[in-house]
Amino acid sequence: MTNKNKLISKITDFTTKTAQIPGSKSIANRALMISSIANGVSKLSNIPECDDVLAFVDALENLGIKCEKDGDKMQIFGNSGKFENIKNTVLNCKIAGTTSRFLTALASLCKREIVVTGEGKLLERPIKDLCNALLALNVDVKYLKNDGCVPVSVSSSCNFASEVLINGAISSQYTSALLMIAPYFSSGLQLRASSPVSKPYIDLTIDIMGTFGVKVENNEYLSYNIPKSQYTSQDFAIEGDWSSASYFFGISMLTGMKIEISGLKTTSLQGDRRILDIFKQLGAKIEENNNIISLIAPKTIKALKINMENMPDSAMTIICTLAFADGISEISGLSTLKNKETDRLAALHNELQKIGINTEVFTDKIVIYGNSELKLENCVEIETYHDHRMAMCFAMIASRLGNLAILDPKVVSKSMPEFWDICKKIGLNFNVC
Ligand SMILES: O=C(O)C1=C[C@@H](OP(=O)(O)O)[C@@H](O)[C@H](O)C1
Ligand SMILES: C=C(OP(=O)(O)O)C(=O)O
Repeated sequence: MTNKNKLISKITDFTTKTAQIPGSKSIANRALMISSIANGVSKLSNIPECDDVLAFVDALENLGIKCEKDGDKMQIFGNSGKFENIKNTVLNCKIAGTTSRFLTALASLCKREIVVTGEGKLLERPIKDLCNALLALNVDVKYLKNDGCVPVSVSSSCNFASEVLINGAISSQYTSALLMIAPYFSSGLQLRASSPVSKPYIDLTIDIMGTFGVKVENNEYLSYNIPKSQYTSQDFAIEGDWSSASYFFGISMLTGMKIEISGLKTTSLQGDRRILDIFKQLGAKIEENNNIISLIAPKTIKALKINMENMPDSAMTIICTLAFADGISEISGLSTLKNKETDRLAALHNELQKIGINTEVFTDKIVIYGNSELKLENCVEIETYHDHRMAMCFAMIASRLGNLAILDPKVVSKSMPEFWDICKKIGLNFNVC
């Protein structure tokens, strides 16, 4: 993929299009982690080829896990939790939060000093609460650069305590990481969690653990009982990514074009599946036929007040849609967005302002002054802040307004390298500039 800036003009061909959504990176990373310590060989299919998943596979190979790739399928040769063939003790997670949090936990099963590191903004994203919990579990964790961030060194003799408290307010990824390694503790784990956020991601973790044979008791996301156990290898198909799909539903919403979207599971536990309910509240109709989903846009987009704490990733898609609503909207529950690839509310505020949309940003919410009549006469450059979701959100806006030059478009490879190809297929016109 080239990284020339993309100048996007608005959609002019409104015939029905199709879009196939790639596999979920959240599900893929959980399936990879669990398969790596399962008994036997797991066969994963529909694995997305995005940077965050590639970094995970690379790290597993460094830890001596055999991962045999065949197209979008992969065989993972589980080691039953015994890391006896470690090749490289430094794991580079690039800019992937989930990958780094999960691997920091996995490193504590390795009985060798492992360094978990990364690049760019990841070196500033918080991991302290997870490390504090690991320290309380008798794992030795040291910060090698910035306090509370990767790179961290993790050493453990696997003499784990049997209970621990995790602060769940900053990220659910810490809880997911601990849940997935806990079956390998000699007494299992009683995990208590305070102020949990992004809960659907915890449901996803517990569900996939269950598929691989470990049943977790979840007491209202405030405590979990994880038995001592072993995962059993599985044949496991990764379902399509609802966060990735949100941009294509958004394009339908903003342009009126019908896109038949496939690859998604309508009963998915992914929290971002709820994006359809929100689009309905904004006035859209949803059609579902043989696992193909399409959004029929309303004439005017209704303003909305909603809490999206359970859907942090698709909150940006909704904010950018509400920029064109008839009225003032407010989205709350967004305190975690400052700890993502960039400070997302600040980034959205800056770039929406450039196109004439006003927003007010608070610590955990954003107020959006929608403008359903907005047009752009001149080209505006949009910064993407090394954030895939900024590029995808503004491509969505460009499908309606045209005249947007998206800078550093390659950022989409973090979760969906196919993004620009799919855009082209559904009729988005862009030139490199
Ligand atoms: O567990 C996961 O797969 C994820 C959890 C969420 O993070 P937080 O729990 O930090 O909100 C989400 O933003 C991220 O993209 C993926
Ligand atoms: C926040 C995200 O991912 P991560 O935390 O895994 O970097 C994301 O994909 O939007």
